[in-house]
Amino acid sequence: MNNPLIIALDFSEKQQVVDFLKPFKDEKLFLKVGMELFYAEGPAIVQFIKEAGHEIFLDLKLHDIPNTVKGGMKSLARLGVDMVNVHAAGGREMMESALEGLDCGIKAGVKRPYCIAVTQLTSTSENQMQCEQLIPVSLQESVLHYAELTKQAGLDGVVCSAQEAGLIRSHFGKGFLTVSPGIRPGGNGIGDQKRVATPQFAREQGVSAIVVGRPITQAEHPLESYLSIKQEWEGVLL
Ligand SMILES: O=C(O)c1cc(=O)[nH]c(=O)n1[C@@H]1O[C@H](COP(=O)(O)O)[C@@H](O)[C@H]1O
Repeated sequence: MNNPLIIALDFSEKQQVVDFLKPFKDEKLFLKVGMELFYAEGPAIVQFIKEAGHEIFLDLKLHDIPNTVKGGMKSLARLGVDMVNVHAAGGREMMESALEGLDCGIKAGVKRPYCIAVTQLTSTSENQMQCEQLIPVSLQESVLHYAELTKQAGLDGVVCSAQEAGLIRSHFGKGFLTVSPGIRPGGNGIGDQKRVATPQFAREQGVSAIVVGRPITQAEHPLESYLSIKQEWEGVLL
């Protein structure tokens, strides 16, 4: 994977995607379709984005019993997306079943999508994790533990904040993907995120891919915002 900047298309209908993409007509993008858009528009939205030539991270964060996740992934594999995810909290057996489902569903000759696992959501603080999930370790230890389970299950990497990415990379090497949302250029507009980082910090930590939603989709000029975040992420001198 070539260190993409993945844009989170957190929209409620296809027309918003069409309008959003208009200024990007010269860009080949990596786009994230999440539950809001997918639940509203179904597999047709994936087809539409693929036909426009973009890569797709289908972010549905599967978390259920192993048999159900296997079946879910079998169906998702047929959509031909580039990346899917699960919650590592579902456990090692569930994650192994996710991979089995993908392998069963994939069309012959097609590359299996990257399958990654969410460790601790970037909207979770250490205090929330300890008090609400009753996990009595530091947030970094919890993320590292989930990353270890994910690795053992044979998945391609994890979703974590850039704040934990360096630690994960030092344990598992750069072949194990770290995909980091919670990206806030200049640290602004944090919203519901708790563990945030700038694109530059993410790059310095060796993050494999950043996921950026509102700083681009809600910007007054989304293309300009995208290009400026991409420059910072890629380390191009501004
Ligand atoms: O799996 C994800 O993509 C994800 C995991 C996580 O821990 N935190 C997180 O924010 N995300 C997603 O990343 C995107 C971040 O969006 P913004 O906060 O608007 O940049 C959203 O679409 C979230 O669903």
